[in-house]
Amino acid sequence: MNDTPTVLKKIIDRKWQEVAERSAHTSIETLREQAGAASAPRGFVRAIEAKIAAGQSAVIAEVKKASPSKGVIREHFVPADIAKSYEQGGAACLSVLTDADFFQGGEAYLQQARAACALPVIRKDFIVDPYQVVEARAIGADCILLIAAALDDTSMRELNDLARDLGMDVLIEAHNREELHRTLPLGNRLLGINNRNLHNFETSLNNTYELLDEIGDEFLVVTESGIHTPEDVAAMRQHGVNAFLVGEAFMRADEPGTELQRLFSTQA
Ligand SMILES: O=C(O)c1ccccc1NCC(=O)[C@H](O)[C@H](O)COP(=O)(O)O
Repeated sequence: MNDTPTVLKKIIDRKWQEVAERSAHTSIETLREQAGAASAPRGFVRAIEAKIAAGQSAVIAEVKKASPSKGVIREHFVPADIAKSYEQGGAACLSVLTDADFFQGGEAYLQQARAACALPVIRKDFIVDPYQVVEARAIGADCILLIAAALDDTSMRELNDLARDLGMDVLIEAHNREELHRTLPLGNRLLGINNRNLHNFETSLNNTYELLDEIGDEFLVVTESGIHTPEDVAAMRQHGVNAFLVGEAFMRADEPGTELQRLFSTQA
């Protein structure tokens, strides 16, 4: 048996430390006050639904400097400029990595990106504790990501409920059938299918296709990771998937919003 901790396990362990360090510095009560004073949520699900209702793909465009699987992806990294470029390119929403240790992200990047445009923003991080949910709203996030692989059922429900109470939307992410069956009973509208296995980084678009027939029409499926070409987009759309979370393909381009238009200009 291989007992080497996977990257996901290392990230989660670090997140528990981060919560302890941050709450020793700033209490959750203080964060709640900041969340109460934060700019109103922008409607993440609403923005996705509006694109789809208009017959377009809904693109959640990611602001990501680096990742564990790819190392540094974008050297010249100015979140405000990237956000404006994505908005001009027709993105529905932004996804901003706030994890510092593994993705070279940060809370300030989310604030800068959100301030530079009118798009709703998801805090892309590894949320394990209510502290991080309140922190997300305090920094202005409109939505949070919850990863089934990182949470037990009780925590997933508790964190989902807290985010909704704070006015945020939630993207719940599953990678396999077991995780999917744990997320469906939450009845959350947005359901992410990650094509990347977060333990070993294997990425296959077939992952979305294979799980789709288990998901009812009441859910809005977002396919995540590994979308690189107009052909990938067309194949997803032929399977009835109209919402996409894309990072690397955009981040490697000089002008991320232009690359977004290139990938998504041909509608199936
Ligand atoms: O991307 C990684 O290396 C990674 C490792 C461990 C946990 C999460 C990881 N990535 C997060 C994501 O799922 C992607 O940032 C997102 O879906 C966009 O994927 P891509 O378009 O392939 O950059």
